Amino acid sequence: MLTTDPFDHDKLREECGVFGVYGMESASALTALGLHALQHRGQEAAGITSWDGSQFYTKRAAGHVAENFSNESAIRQLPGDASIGHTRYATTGETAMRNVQPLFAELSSGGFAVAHNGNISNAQHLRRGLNKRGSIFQSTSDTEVIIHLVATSSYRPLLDRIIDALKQIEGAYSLACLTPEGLIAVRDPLGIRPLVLGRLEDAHIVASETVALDVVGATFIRQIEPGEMIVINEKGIRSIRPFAEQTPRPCIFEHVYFSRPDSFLDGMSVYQVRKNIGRELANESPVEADLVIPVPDSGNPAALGYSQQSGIPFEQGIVRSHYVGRTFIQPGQAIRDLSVKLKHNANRELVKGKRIILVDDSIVRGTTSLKIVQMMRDAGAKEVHMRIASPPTRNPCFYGVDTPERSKLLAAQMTVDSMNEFIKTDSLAFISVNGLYRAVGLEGRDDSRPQFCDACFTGAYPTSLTDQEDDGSTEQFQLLTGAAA
Ligand SMILES: O=P(O)(O)OC[C@H]1O[C@H](OP(=O)(O)OP(=O)(O)O)[C@H](O)[C@@H]1O
Ligand SMILES: NC(=O)CC[C@H](N)C(=O)O
Ligand code: SF4
Ligand SMILES: [Mg+2]
Repeated sequence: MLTTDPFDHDKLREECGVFGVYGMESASALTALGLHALQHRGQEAAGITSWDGSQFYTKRAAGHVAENFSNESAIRQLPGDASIGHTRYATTGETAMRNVQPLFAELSSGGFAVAHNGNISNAQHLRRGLNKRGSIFQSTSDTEVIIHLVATSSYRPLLDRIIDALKQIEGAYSLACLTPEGLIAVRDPLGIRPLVLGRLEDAHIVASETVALDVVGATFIRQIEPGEMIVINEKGIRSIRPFAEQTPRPCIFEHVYFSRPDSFLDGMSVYQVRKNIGRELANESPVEADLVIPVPDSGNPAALGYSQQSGIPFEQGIVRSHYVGRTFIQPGQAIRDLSVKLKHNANRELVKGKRIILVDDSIVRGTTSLKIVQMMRDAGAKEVHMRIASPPTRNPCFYGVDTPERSKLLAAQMTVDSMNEFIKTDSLAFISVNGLYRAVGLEGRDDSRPQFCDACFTGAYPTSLTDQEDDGSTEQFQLLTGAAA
C-alpha cells in the first residue's frame, strides 16, 4: 500500500517512540500497549517485530497503533517472548510503507530488527559510501544505514559490529534492536532522545518514555544513560559503554512539548517542569489581565504555572476537540489550517469583554496562534496577550523532530515585535533561554558547556551536520559550538 502523503510539500519531520520487551509471554501484546502510550510521538505508522527463539515476525502498518494492533489476530501473528515496536513520524525518507519501522534484515549473524527514535545527520553521506560498495537499500530511511553498517562491518561478534556501525553515525539515536543475542537498546553519546529501562515481573522493558512503563504496569528502573548500550537476554542484563564519554546534551524541547506530561525525563516530572516554565514566564513577562487561558492541551501546565505565579485566575477559555490530532504534525499547510479550526473553539461567555493571557508551548509556523488570537477576538476578548513557554524557534532540528525548514519558521523570518503584529496580539513574549534552563532546575545555560541541546532556539548544534555540509547549507548553522546565537 502506498501511503506517501499527497499534501506533503513540506518535508515531514517529527518524533518517534520505541518500545522493547524481553522475557515475557506474548511480548507483542505488551509492546502494542506500550506503543499506545507512545502514540503522541508518532502517528503516521506503527510496527512490531517479535522473536520466538528461532524466527522473527514483523507487522508494520500506516496509521495508529489501535487501528492495527488491538485485535487478537494481529498479536497472534507476532509470537514469542521478545518484541520491539515503533511509532513513526518521518524525519528522513517519505511516509511510505518501506520506511515504516521496525526495519528488518537477515544478516550473516541472523535476523536484525531495529526501531529508531532520532535522526542521523550523516545518513546520506554514509549511504552514498555504502551504495558505492554495493549495498542495496530497501528504503529511503536514515535508519537503514545502521543495518548496512552492521552488515558490512569487518568485526565478527554481533555486538562489535553494532558498536562499529554506531561509531560511524552522527546525530540522535535511541534504539531498540531485536537480535538472536537478545534485545539491545542504545542511546547516542549525547543522549539527545530519551530512553528508559523498566521491569515487569521477570521481563525487562525499554521505552522512549516512562509513561509507557506506567501504562503496561512495569516499574521504572532507571534511564538508559547517554552513550550506554544495554543487552538483555536469557543470561540477564548487561550494560556496556562503547563510546568516548561526552557531556550529555538531551533535547530540551522534550520537556517543553514532545514528552507526555505524566512522563519523567532524567528524574524530573515533565508536568512540573512545564509549570515551572509558566512561573518563569510570569516573572519575566508580567502583564495585567483578567484571565490566564491555556492553548490546550500542551499549553495547560505552563498556563497553570503562570496563573499560580501571577495570581491571575486560570480558566479554560478554549475548548479542544479530542478527535483531531496534533496540528504541528499534520502534513501540508491546507490540512494544518483546517485542523486548527476543527480542534479549538472559544468558550465565548468566559472570554467576552476580558483581558486575556493565552499561554502556548511554542510558535512554529504560527498557524495555531494566528487562528486562536482571531478566535478570541471574535469571541469578544478586550485584550489578547500571548506568552510562549519556549524561546523563539529559529532553527530546524536535525535530530528527529518536526521543525520545518527555516523559511517556514515564523521566528526565523520575524522579530518578536513583528510576530506580535502578525498574529495580532496586544503583547507577545517568549521565555528566555536562561528562564527555560531555570525551569529544569539549573541556574541557567552554561554557554561554555551547555547542559542540553537547544539548537532550534540558539542555533548551537551539538554534532556535526555532515549532510547539511555536503549540501553546502551549513554556513547558516553554527556547528559544534556552545554559544547561543
Ligand atoms: O505555530 P504552529 O505551527 O501552529 O505550531 C505550534 C503549535 O503546534 C503545537 O500544537 P498542536 O495543536 O499541534 O498539538 P497539541 O495538541 O499537542 O498542543 C504546539 O503545541 C503549538 O500549539
Ligand atoms: N522521528 C523519528 O525519530 C524518526 C526516526 C527515523 N529517522 C525515521 O525517519 O523513520
Ligand atoms: S534542535 Fe531542538 S528539537 Fe531538536 S534535539 Fe535540539 S532542542 Fe530538541
Ligand atoms: Mg498546541
